Amino acid sequence: MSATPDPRLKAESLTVRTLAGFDETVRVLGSKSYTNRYLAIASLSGQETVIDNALLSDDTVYLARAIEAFGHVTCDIDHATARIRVTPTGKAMRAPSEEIFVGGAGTPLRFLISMAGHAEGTTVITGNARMQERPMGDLLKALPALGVDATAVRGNGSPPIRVIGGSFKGGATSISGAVSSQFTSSLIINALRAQTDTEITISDELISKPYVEMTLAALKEMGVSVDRDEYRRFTVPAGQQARGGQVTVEPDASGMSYFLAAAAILQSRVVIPGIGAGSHQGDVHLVQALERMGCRTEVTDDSITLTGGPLHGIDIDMEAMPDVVPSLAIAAAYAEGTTRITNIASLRVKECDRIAAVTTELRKMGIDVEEHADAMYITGGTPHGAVIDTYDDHRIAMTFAIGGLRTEGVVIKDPGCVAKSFPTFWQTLDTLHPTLESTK
Ligand SMILES: O=C(O)C1=C[C@@H](OP(=O)(O)O)[C@@H](O)[C@H](O)C1
Ligand SMILES: C=C(OP(=O)(O)O)C(=O)O
Repeated sequence: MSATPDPRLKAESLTVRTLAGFDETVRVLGSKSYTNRYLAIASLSGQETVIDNALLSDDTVYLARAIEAFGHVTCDIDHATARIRVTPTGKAMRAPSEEIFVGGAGTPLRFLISMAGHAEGTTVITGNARMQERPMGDLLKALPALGVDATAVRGNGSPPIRVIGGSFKGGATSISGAVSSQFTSSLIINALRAQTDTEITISDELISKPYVEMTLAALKEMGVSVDRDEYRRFTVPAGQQARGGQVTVEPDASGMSYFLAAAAILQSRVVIPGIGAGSHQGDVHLVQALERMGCRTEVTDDSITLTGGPLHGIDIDMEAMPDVVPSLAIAAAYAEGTTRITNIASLRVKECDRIAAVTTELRKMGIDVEEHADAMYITGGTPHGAVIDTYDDHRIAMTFAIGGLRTEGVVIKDPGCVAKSFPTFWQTLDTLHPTLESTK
């Protein structure tokens, strides 16, 4: 994949060309979630670490630069090989004098709040306008018991967040898992450098559980073990050191979802290499959801193949795979009958309110959507073209681009927002050469 930025990322809007069908192998970039985790763990390990097939996107580059600001490591990014080398400088972690800014990168910001607990001095971390609305309160409440004073500068539970650090000693804390799993992952990862054992009790129900599995898997791969009582309690024994060396990031399951949805609605075939049955990424399970809707799938140890068929609506609880809800929603728009997607309240506090955004934009295309506080009921039909607002949300842009492969006249505004997680998305979309005659 080219390391040259796609000029379309600067366009005001893009009109998507329709395709009659395709039969392609599509390579997607490395996982955003694993790249964030390896970066954070490597930086706390004190060992040189090489991260191969790293995702190099807005979010992960923000995290790498923010980590460097603490002075204890450098993160050298090689765009040509998709490699990040994290090298200790031998200096202690210190709060940077400048505010840390991470744009719209939610996971990085949440990881950095706990990380700043290790850095002597006062760190202020913030992001873009939407980031300044996203919830951090549960994490702020959990950190004092571990020795870290973290507060919202404006007292509203959202960034900017001020952390008085150098004091992450460990101990026992409890945290709500109801709003985001990223808080729990942040505590588990950063407990790696605590002076004593760290015991994290989930005070209610943890959402987005596969992401915590990914946290544990990344730590395990780097030689760190975490004791657990299912999803109720996680204990990170003190005195462990993550090994450095080399790790390879698997392809991003959320990024893959757009190409699965494309094959589903175009009754086409797609093969995604490099990811398969053993993946801890919860978004891989979109495959089974699309199978239930009428697709044929084959999942091996290291590839996923999906062949689209006539689609029909299903009822599905998507609490464990929030990021691929828009991808399923676009498939639902072309399915016969109603798809009821439930248990997705967390979508309201992502890069935008994704329940509202998907509802509004599907309705613009003539699709009937019933919007609920934590659910969407989508009745499939014959969508028509529309100018799609993307709300500075990569997943809204990529989702509706897929609709544009099947429906004439879909225009995606602000196509550059895909750079948050998939800067080569438009180039990857170009690789779906029509095997039949293009309709345009
Ligand atoms: O830990 C992670 O890497 C992520 C966790 C999820 O967030 P929530 O736990 O807030 O649902 C997901 O939406 C996000 O894109 C990435
Ligand atoms: C919700 C997302 O990311 P984050 O929370 O890391 O901003 C996402 O990538 O869909």
